[in-house]
Amino acid sequence: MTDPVAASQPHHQQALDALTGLRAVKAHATGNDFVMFVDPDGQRPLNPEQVSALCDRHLGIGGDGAIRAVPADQDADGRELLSRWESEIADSPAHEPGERIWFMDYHNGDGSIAEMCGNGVRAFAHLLVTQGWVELEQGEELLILTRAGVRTMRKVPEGYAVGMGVWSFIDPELARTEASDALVMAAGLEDPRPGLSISLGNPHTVVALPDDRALEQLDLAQAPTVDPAPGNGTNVEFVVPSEPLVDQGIGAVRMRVHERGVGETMSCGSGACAAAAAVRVWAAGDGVDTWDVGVPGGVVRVSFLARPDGAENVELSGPAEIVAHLTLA
Ligand SMILES: N[C@@H](CCC[C@H](N)C(=O)O)C(=O)O
Repeated sequence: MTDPVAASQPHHQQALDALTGLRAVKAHATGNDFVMFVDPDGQRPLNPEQVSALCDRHLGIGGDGAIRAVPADQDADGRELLSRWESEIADSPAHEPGERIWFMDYHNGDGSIAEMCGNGVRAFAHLLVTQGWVELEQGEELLILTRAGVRTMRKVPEGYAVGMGVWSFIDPELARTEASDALVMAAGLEDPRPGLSISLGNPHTVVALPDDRALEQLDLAQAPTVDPAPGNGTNVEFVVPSEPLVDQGIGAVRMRVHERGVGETMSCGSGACAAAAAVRVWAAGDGVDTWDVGVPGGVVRVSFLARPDGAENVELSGPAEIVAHLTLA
């Protein structure tokens, strides 16, 4: 029988050889880590083998995902997204006519593509700002194109705040008051628990646990099972209540996450937004609009803003750091 590890090594090396000379950074946002690079002329599209080789923690650089920053008009997917979101871009106060729009070409560590990454998009903005590709003063907004649509970014004291758009139930038939639409089982749970499936452009299923002990007992080395599973798979967030900042009206939860296409990660920004949205549904509109979500890699803040049509915009804020500049050998 073929040894899968031995068999994968030449394959990984071949994939990395094709990237020789690539200048990249290793970045993280609350411990959700990425291999990132700027591709100003759209000459370095990534294939799934290259992504999984780059993200391999032993044979590559290591990361939960890989992110390529490319001007949208220099990339086939970027051009398709530019035309799909044309009117939203034109109407955005964050965009000047003729200004370059950057596309976040996000890949999960296993080589699959995801629509959105809330931590990644903060790291993405930080890369563009620190390398001088964009200027972003406090108070200004930067428009970024993602596979989930147009997102706006601001610099804030704790790092960056990104407008994540509107959250929605994955099942459009689900009423605002319904507590669950799936059963979730994971190692460390005694019985399957109800989960609520929420979209932030990418899919999430959020599960409430009774206490910290239950959260700590989970073994997320294996993917949880979700029944019924959303068609394209799902990220699964487990949440428990945490100490709120009562005087400031800020709610708090702790969360662990198993990410689609990655495994357990130290943080998931879109997952934190989904977790806070689910908790608000379960709390039946108790009026708390801002939530601190504690993850193994730190804390991110999630805020909800009601829109005239009854939907809610979500903003995610938190830090982003670049830890190394490197050139692929
Ligand atoms: N870590 C991300 C989410 C990345 C994508 C996810 N694994 C998916 O497949 O949807 C975040 O911070 O949002």
